[in-house]
Amino acid sequence: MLFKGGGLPHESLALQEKLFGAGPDYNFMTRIERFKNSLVRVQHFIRCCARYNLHDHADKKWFEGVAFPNEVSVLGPHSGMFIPTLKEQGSEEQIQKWVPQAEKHQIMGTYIQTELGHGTFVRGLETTATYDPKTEEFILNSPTLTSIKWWPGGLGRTCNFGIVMALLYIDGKNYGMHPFVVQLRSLKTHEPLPGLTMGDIGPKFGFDTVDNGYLQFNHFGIPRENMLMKYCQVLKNGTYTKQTRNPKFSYGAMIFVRSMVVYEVAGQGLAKACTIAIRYSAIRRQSELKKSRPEPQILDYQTQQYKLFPLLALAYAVWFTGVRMKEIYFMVNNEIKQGHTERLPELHAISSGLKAFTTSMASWGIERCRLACGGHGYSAASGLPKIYVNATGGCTYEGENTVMLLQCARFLMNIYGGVKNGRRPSGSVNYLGERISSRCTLTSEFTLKSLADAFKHRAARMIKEASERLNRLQASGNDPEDSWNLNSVVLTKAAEAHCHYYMVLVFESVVESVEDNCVKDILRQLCQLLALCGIQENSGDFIQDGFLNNDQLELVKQKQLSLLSEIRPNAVLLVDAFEFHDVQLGSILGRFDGNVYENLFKWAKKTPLNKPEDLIHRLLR
Ligand SMILES: CCCCCCCC/C=C\CCCCCCCCCCCCCC(=O)SCCNC(=O)CCNC(=O)[C@H](O)C(C)(C)COP(=O)(O)OP(=O)(O)OC[C@H]1O[C@@H](n2cnc3c(N)ncnc32)[C@H](O)[C@@H]1OP(=O)(O)O
Ligand SMILES: Cc1cc2nc3c(=O)[nH]c(=O)nc-3n(C[C@H](O)[C@H](O)[C@H](O)COP(=O)(O)OP(=O)(O)OC[C@H]3O[C@@H](n4cnc5c(N)ncnc54)[C@H](O)[C@@H]3O)c2cc1C
Repeated sequence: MLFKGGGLPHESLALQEKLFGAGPDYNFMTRIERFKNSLVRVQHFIRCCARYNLHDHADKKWFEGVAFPNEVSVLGPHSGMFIPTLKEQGSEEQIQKWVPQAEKHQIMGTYIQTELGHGTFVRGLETTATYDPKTEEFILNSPTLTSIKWWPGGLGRTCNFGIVMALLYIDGKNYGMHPFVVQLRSLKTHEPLPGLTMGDIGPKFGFDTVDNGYLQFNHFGIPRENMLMKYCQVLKNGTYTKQTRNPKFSYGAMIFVRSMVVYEVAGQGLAKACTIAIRYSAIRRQSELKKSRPEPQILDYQTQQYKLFPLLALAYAVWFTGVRMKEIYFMVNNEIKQGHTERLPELHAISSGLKAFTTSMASWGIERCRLACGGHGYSAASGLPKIYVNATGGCTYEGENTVMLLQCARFLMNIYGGVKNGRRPSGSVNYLGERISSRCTLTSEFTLKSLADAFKHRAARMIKEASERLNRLQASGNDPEDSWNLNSVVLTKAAEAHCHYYMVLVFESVVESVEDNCVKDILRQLCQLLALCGIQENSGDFIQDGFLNNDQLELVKQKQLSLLSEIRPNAVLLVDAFEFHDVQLGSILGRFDGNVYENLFKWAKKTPLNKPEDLIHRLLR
């Protein structure tokens, strides 16, 4: 059980539910039908949670994977952001007041931060919460067009509560962004409360099952007790107090979701796409390899293996990295709760960097899987379009990827600067304190250690060069901000190199921990392929300073090609090992029983365009 842990019983339970296992085909629905269908599932899911006593987050997640395959429901923002923010930023009293209701779904909430004019630049948000000591209320207001809240999931039609991020003003003084619990809709009529203008923002690239919404405040009053007050308080008379704290604690919800996205979005999305493309490539036969012989499975073409096996290796790598990212999140978050905040900057950097690196890689990888399925990959029956639009959203939400890489780079620059001044780094950046060998130890054996060392060398060199370039830009008269901008492409590449090394290192450590020799050998091959493809695709980075030479690059290429043949016999088993049920894949091409053609034909016959009473039929007659 390399992957599942305790998940299977909950998946089986969910699959027994008729409404989840089989239902109307998502591909034949309009957007409104998709949204309504998702709401029906949400309600059924809530009933199931009560019936099966599902309280634990992890248990619910297994259930959700079946109930909402490859889509985010309105429960995503509720359980992924609303409840965690209440728990992390609320006082004990506030937690007691709202969390039980939220967990029983008596109130449904979302996280309301982004505005029409600003998403990335949180300090540029304009919504105000002005304290009035006479009424002991905060007055929420949207002073400009650009301050209208825009994008929050579930805001459009569903949620009756939200955590609104707004600038706190007391006596004309701006205290910065703070979280406020706001009731949005009547609990009786579900109508928006007076003073609020709200609705859905319209059709999107994907996310049809979520009503991302807008919200405009017109001097809307909320009780003083509704500011989340774990770290900062506003007393009745308007006195502002705060515990000694890092002001970035109010960004905690974002760190949580970024940390989860690596596994939940990038890891799952890419693993599903690989499952579909590799299973289908074992079913599909095309052309001739040898004259007068049966047409081969397309998976036997080396070029097909070259497209898919590196992605399979990447899927395993992202999956393992996602599991590690979750562990780190919970570990550091526990430390923070006990007052030890030293590792917050590292957590912010690694979660930002990995969220960006893995969602970009997964998004690119899912599209490559689609291309590898030829014509049928372009059909919605492949399931790949739905997986893609869901996963690629992860490149933008929760911090746009370039911006997240720059946050990671900022931390790397700080650490590298510290090392220059004699400080010893630790954790994910401890290698920046090591003396990095300039001699490449790669031989035709390609041990995992030597491969990881190559990535370490690349990351350390690129970070060093980015730092030196930054200093040079400043020394030649640019101010620090312009120097940063003029160096930002180099900085994002340094951050990517750091994340790439981290991912290779995680994969290596998983392989080393496996006891079964057979499994270990197969995983070692995948890890080698991941690393060798990384070297080849970024070969410039490895030869630029003479670390790798042409002969070694040739060896890399040879080994990569021989690994394709070595992995081929296990390829289908390696995707079966992810243990996705057909319901979770939502793909005719990726069906477990391989019965692709018969089901494609059945599916096409059901498409609404074939209905005889259709208007089109009348127009064409
Ligand atoms: C055991 C298993 C159990 C499993 C249980 C699992 C439960 C799982 C349940 C749910 C999981 C859900 C996951 C799946 C989700 C899928 C559904 C998703 C649905 C979609 C949701 C999308 C929601 C959103 O998008 S909400 C909006 C998000 N918005 C953003 O992300 C905005 C991005 N911008 C920013 O974050 C910031 O503005 C910024 C970082 C770009 C800049 O901020 P700033 O200007 O204030 O900072 P500076 O650049 O000036 O830096 C100053 C200083 O601060 C440091 N810093 C910045 N941010 C942070 C931070 N967050 N934390 C700590 N420190 C931070 C920065 O590094 C600087 O430090 P210096 O030391 O250099 O000064
Ligand atoms: C599907 C989806 C769901 C969402 N759900 C929610 C939600 O529930 N709640 C919520 O509050 N928000 C939500 N959002 C909003 C989301 O968090 C923001 O869209 C995201 O943070 C990006 O911000 P932006 O739109 O302002 O992008 P922009 O910042 O406008 O990005 C545009 C371009 O500008 C570049 N750029 C911007 N700043 C910099 C910089 N400093 N340096 C270099 N380049 C820069 C970016 O790299 C990008 O190429 C959601 C968005 C999506 C797509």
